[in-house]
Amino acid sequence: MPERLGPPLEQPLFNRLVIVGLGLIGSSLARAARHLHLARTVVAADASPAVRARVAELGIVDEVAPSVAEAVRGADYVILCVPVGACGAVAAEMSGALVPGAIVSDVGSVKGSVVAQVQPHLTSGVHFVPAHPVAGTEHSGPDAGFATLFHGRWCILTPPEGTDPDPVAQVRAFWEALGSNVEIMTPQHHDLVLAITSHVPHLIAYNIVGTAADLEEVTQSEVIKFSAGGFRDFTRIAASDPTMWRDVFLNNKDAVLEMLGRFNEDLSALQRAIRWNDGEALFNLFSRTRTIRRGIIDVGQETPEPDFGRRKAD
Ligand SMILES: NC(=O)c1ccc[n+]([C@@H]2O[C@H](COP(=O)([O-])OP(=O)(O)OC[C@H]3O[C@@H](n4cnc5c(N)ncnc54)[C@H](O)[C@@H]3O)[C@@H](O)[C@H]2O)c1
Ligand SMILES: O=C(O)C(=O)C[C@]1(C(=O)O)C=C[C@@H](O)C=C1
Repeated sequence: MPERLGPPLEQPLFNRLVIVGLGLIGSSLARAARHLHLARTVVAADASPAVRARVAELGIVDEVAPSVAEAVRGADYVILCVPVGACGAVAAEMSGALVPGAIVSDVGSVKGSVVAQVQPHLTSGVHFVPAHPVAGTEHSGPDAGFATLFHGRWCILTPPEGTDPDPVAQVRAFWEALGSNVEIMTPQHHDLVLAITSHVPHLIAYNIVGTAADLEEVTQSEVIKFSAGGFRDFTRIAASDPTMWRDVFLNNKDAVLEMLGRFNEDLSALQRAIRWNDGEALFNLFSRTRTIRRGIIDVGQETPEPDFGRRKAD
């Protein structure tokens, strides 16, 4: 059992929780929800027959439904855990089967585009409370999930203007039960902040690993040979799921391009400092960033390494 999760709730928060997409995030939610008894029944839906079969084999949900529409029938809480580009299609599939009072949420890394894709499909009386757990790994699929993934991490809720406060409070209670710290902001603000703290860093990692691989011939394979240090950290991030990240960049285009513009300006300033031997500029920046890193560790926000050994026992 995951040692950092609390005891199961005596009274579950939901009756029928449906998780659509049982990859890293969806399967982690299923494991944690089952362990903590956050819902009476946990139901899985996934477009991939191989994933559905594997989820049944792992025994991490109560039911594996044959389709999204069948899964959400009678559900009081549905969480979309699919790539952000697929959220509109899933919302269309389930819209006719949702009952008034049901809460729909998601875990997408982009919020503005998900709200725009999902909201038009929701019938009256169905509440939409978008969410983004700022927790993950470079792995994907149902075997990669683990119940403690969200413990001690942020979960950002971005309810559209006019959302009923009760469903927002219920979604907050769900994430708090998983051990997350919940913060509320607008979808637009979320997308700007995450562009610089998550999306651009992934783009930089994809780019540097790609460039190094292209240079491999010139450096005679030294890229691989000497990749034990900083470069190795980039390769971890650059191993992240291609579908997920393609969708992130295509769905948060404006914010990413704006942050990239700023990033390029600052990179040019560093380039100039190196060219003109401006050691003071380099030293000042490196000192500032070292302080920032130490501050992050002090407040306990450093990414914990997932314990894949323990995961199998969840
Ligand atoms: N991986 C991370 O670090 C991380 C962190 C936070 C949030 N997120 C967000 O969580 C979501 C899921 O990411 P993941 O890492 O769990 O991905 P994943 O690739 O591990 O899993 C996605 C699952 O969705 C299923 N799927 C895809 N299209 C579908 C459709 N139309 N209908 C039903 N099922 C469908 C796939 O078969 C797969 O099982 C994404 O929106 C991502 O932005 C990811
Ligand atoms: O630790 C990692 O592997 C991650 O990339 C996790 C990370 C992040 O950028 O922090 C990636 C995307 C998500 O939307 C949230 C979390």
